[in-house]
Amino acid sequence: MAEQDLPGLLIMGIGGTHGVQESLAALLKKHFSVITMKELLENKKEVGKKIQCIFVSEFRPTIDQELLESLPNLKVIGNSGVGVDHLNLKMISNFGVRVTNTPHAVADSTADMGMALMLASARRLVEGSQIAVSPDTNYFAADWLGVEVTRATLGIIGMGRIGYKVAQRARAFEMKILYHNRNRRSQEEEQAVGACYSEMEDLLQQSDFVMLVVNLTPQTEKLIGKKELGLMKPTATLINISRGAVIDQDALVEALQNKTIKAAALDVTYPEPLPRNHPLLKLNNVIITPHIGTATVQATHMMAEEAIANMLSVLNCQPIPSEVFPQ
Ligand SMILES: O=CC(=O)O
Repeated sequence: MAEQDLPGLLIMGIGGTHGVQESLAALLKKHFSVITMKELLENKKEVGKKIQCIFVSEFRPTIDQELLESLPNLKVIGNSGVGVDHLNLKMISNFGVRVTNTPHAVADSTADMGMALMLASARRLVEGSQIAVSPDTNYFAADWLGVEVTRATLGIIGMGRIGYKVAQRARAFEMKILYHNRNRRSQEEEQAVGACYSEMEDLLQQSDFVMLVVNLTPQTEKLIGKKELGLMKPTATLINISRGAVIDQDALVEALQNKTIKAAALDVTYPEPLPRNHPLLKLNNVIITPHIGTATVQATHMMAEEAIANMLSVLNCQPIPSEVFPQ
């Protein structure tokens, strides 16, 4: 099909940080006539009419009423990534526009990130790295011993696709795995990774590492607050690879300052990035990474491929592999 006959697709958020933009754009151009935000803004009336899809390539572009009103033929927003808490699903659906996400593409890279944070915190990797490059060469590892992940207890909160992948990895570390989820997994699935279903309270009390892998919804906002942190062991570490707002951050700062828990390792915060004077940035028992759970070459490509398949299904009136709905 000639380029001008392909369905118009607006890219939002590209030009970011992953270093694969060119190849990503090339992938999209095989199926769509790709339109940038700049091109839309230059000629809203004409260009707006051509756009049938929006591809969201990074986390937080603004898709508001005004933008939707300027795109009369928009049919689908293909979100790259699983979390859609940055999109107003109800408002979008009122325009008759579908929203899709990419739960398959993100699972491995995000689970890897959870393991990386757990290991980094347990073995004090960031501190170790800072010591290794500091001018002071007179250091003793015995002064900053880590703990072993092997055979420790891991509590996974949220046992969807990513949580399950974390469990698969943790099994290789001979960890005792507890999990809490809205829906209990089947016996076969539990046995395959050696995971035991647990009530939240028991999980928090027993785990050496608590990993958050839930979607952010009104039900999970501030799921971990003062009370939950108070149930955790003083030797436990909290790891968050979901969304920052799942934790009451003020309560977390207090728990870390008072050593109610030992440490935290966070790929996500609220807001992102944190203001530079935020107390979390001043604590040495915290590791923070800049929301890079899916920032791999492989995941970025797979997300684009999954989003393309989703968007084409909508345009071709076929069953949509991964659609998300307003609650
Ligand atoms: O944060 C990453 C995602 O939502 O996939």
